Amino acid sequence: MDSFIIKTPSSSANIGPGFDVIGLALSIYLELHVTVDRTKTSSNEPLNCKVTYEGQGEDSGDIDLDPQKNLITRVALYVLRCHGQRSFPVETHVHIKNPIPLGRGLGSSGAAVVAGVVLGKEVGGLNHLTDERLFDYCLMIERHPDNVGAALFGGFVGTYLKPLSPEDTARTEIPLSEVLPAPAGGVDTGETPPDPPHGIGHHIKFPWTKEIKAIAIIPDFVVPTHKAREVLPEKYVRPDVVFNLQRIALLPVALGQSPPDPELIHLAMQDKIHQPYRQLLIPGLNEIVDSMSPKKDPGFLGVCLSGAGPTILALATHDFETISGKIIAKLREFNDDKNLKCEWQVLEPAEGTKVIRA
Ligand SMILES: Nc1ncnc2c1ncn2[C@@H]1O[C@H](COP(=O)(O)OP(=O)(O)O)[C@@H](O)[C@H]1O
Ligand SMILES: N[C@@H](CCOP(=O)(O)O)C(=O)O
Repeated sequence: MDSFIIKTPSSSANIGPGFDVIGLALSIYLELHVTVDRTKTSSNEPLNCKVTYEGQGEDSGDIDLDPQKNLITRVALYVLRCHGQRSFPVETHVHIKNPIPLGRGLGSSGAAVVAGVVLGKEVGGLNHLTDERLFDYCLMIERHPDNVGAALFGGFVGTYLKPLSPEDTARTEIPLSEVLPAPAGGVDTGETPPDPPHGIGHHIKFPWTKEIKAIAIIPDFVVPTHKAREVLPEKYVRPDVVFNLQRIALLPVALGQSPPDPELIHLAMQDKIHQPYRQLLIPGLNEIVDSMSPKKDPGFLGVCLSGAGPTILALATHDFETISGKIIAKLREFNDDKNLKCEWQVLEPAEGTKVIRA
C-alpha cells in the first residue's frame, strides 16, 4: 500500500497594491490523505478513485465526490491525461481534509488546484515534473498566479507571467472545460488535453519579518472569485495605476524590515485597482480601510481585502483582539445583517506544498 499526505497552505492574494501579483501563504492547511492499493487488480470506483471529504462545506453538498467533478481529482486527472494515463491507478483513495473556508478569499480553490496537480504527479509517478513545471499546470486552471504561487512555493511571494508567443497564448486561452474535460455521461472520449506551455509563470520570494502577524477576519458570506472579477473595470486611469506602482515598490521592503515601520507599512498596503470596486460586494470595506491607522490603533500596521474577499486581512504586531473587534464592528455597521457572524484567526506565513511519507 502506497500512502502519503499532500499538505497545501491557504493563501491571501493581492496583498495591498499587489492585485493578481503578490500572495502570502497562510497557516491553515488543506490535506489530502492518499492511499494507492496496488494489490488490487480492478476497481468498482469511477476512474479507480474513491473521494471522501471532511471540513468546510461538508454538510452543504458544495464539494462533489465524483472524481470527474471534484476540483482536486479533476485537476489530477488533467495532469495524468497529459501524460497518457487515462485514470487513477487501481485503487486510489483520496480523503480530503479541508479547514479552508470556501469562497471567502483565503485561496481554497488555489490550494485545491495545487494539491490536485501534486496528486497527479504522485499517483502517476511523474517524478520529472519540477515545482516550476507544476506551476504551469496550475496556471492553466487558476489563471491568476498569486494564490497558486503562494500555495505551491510558500511564504510571501511576488508572481508574474511570462509574455507568451501567439501560439502559446492560444493554448492558454482555451476554455477550462477543454483543459479539464468532464466526460459527458461518464464516457471517456480518449482525447489528450492541451499540455501547458513551458514557463508560463514565475515567482520570487520576499522576506517577511516574523514580528508581523496576519489577522484574517472572515465574514459568514461567500463571494465567488469569478463574480468578484466581473465587477472590475477593463481599463484604469493613469493616476490610479501610478498610485499602486508607487506602493508596490515599497511593500516587499516594508514587510521585510525589522522592527516593522507601521507608517511605511500602512502607506504601502493601499490599493486603487480592485478594492474600491469590490466594496460593492463587501459593504464596509472602504470604511475599514479609511478608518484604521497605526496612530489610532496600537499594534495595527495595515489592512487589505484578502484575495477577492470577503475576508479582511489586517497586519499587526499585537492587540489582535481589539483590531479584529473594530473591523468586525465596521462590517456589521455596513451590512444589512447587523449580527453578521464573523470569525477571526491570527495566522503566520506558511511553507509551501509538501508531500509527507511515513
Ligand atoms: N478542497 C476542495 N475540494 C474541492 N473543491 C474545492 C475545494 N476547495 C475549494 N473548492 C472549490 O472552489 C470553490 C471556491 O473557489 P473561489 O470562489 O475561488 O473561492 P476561494 O476564495 O475560497 O478560492 C468552492 O466552492 C469549490 O467549488
Ligand atoms: N487575484 C485574484 C485572487 C483571488 O483569490 P481568492 O482567494 O479570492 O480566490 C483576484 O483578486 O481575483
